[in-house]
Amino acid sequence: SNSIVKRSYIASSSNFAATSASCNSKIKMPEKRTAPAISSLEDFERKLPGYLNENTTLALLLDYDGTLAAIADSPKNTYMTVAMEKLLNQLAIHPKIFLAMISGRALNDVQSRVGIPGITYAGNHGLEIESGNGTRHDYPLPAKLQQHYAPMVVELVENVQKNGAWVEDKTVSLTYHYRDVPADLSGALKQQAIRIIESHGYLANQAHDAIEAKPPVNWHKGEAALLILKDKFGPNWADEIKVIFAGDDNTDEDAMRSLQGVSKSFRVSADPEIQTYADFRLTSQNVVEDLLRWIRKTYKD
Ligand SMILES: O=P(O)(O)OC[C@H]1O[C@H](O[C@H]2O[C@H](CO)[C@@H](O)[C@H](O)[C@H]2O)[C@H](O)[C@@H](O)[C@@H]1O
Repeated sequence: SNSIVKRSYIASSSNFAATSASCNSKIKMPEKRTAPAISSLEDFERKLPGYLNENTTLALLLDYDGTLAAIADSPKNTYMTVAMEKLLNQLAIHPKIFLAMISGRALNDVQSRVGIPGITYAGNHGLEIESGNGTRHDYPLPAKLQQHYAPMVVELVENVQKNGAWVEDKTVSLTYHYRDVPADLSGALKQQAIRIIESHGYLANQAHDAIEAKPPVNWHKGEAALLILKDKFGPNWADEIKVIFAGDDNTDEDAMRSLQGVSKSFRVSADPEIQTYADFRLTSQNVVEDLLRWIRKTYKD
């Protein structure tokens, strides 16, 4: 629908939740904790009996790096396994399944890597969204913040793009990659990058061997997920559909938090102690294939 394009950001449901909670101390805000582990296809069937039903529409929202594609030495070297690609393509065309990718990559980057036409993609942690019919939503960033973006890139490139570290410029947010920096240099470079990012008013968040520089606005993967669901299914989506979200990184926790209670969410992590808003932990990235197989078993052709 065109509403995704026309809508200006007014108040999000999580804003509303925060306001309500501050008025009523009895309402509990979600907290991170360790989550029960799932490590096989049988585990999904055992731990989530009856969650999926072929007569109920499923919205499947997925992160890309570390979830669909294993973490690689460079963002250019990632790929999905043949099995993952096949499963995704099968699920994408099922009439009862709505598929969306929500990634930290630039929108055109994640679109070309996943390569499935007609599905919804969100890039830059949800700052840019394109639905299956081509309508676009770009989060309106404050002008002052936008003015700081290009100088921030220049300053990072001039000062800390060295010793193997590099800046991935995604036009509205960036990633500072330091995976290839020798161990004795990486700590200082990383701290210098964080200082530069923060001096331009951006947030510096830890990612896999990288720092994500994100604008300090109340818009993230969680808000993007809520907007996508509302736009596709209307305001009562939570009563009408099932939702699954899977992701592996800190930025995915925003979606897990926003979707708590109205979805089943999965954090990909080998760490049994990891603190998460997700309902379950997937013990390795391979288990994401089992998640798709479990869905495929219910939603056959
Ligand atoms: O939200 P995602 O789809 O998970 O994207 C998050 C970031 O992923 C990419 O960086 C990460 O993956 C690379 C490839 O495996 C890896 O080399 C890097 O160390 C990771 O940080 C991507 O480059 C970023 O733009 C995304 O924000």
